Amino acid sequence: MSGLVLASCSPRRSELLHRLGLSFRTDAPDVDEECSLPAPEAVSLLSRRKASACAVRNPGCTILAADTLVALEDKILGKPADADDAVRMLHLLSGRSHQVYTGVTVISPDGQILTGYDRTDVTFDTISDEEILSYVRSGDPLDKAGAYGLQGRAGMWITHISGSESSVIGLPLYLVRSLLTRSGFPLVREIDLNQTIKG
Ligand SMILES: Cc1cn([C@H]2C[C@H](O)[C@@H](COP(=O)(O)OP(=O)(O)OP(=O)(O)O)O2)c(=O)[nH]c1=O
Repeated sequence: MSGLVLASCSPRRSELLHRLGLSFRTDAPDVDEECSLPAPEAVSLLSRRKASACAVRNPGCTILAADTLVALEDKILGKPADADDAVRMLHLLSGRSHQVYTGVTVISPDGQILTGYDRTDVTFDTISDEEILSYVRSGDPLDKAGAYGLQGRAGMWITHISGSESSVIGLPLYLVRSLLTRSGFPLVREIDLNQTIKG
């Protein structure tokens, strides 16, 4: 086997990677996402866990994995457990700034492991109870860290973002470029090749 494998079932991560013009497969192993470390260490460790589990199943491939968490002071917000939890998280985020951490790991075909993380600061306007309930009813927040998707309706609540938008959505593209390049992955050649195949 060879090529690039994205160890993720997130449609947003696939979409972001497609934007680069790369060809890849997805293979998302089930991993334990429980972790009590601070957010930067947690996203790094969890992205490494995902990548390592995927590497075992895809020898000879370059593996890419990521993990995203939201941090608000000393609280870490992953995906909400249910609708009530999503309402609780959105109330916490309303009218305040928080940090989004995304860890990325690349494993090269020879087993070299490279990990990095991005921190992006996001500020929310005050959101009304009516807006929160309507948004949660839409179902959009349930599969997203912090119970919101910047790329969807929640984008209209964001007054300020300092950092990488693609990182908030789940895959910091600048970090993907840097880690893939450092791992020896021929990024430009692969993009050119994919464009040629697509005609
Ligand atoms: C904050 C935020 C998160 N998210 C998403 C990105 C991630 O998909 C998700 C966080 O959960 P993750 O556990 O990082 O990823 P995942 O379970 O969706 O996918 P996989 O583990 O298979 O790679 O939240 C957004 O799409 N938009 C946002 O604005």
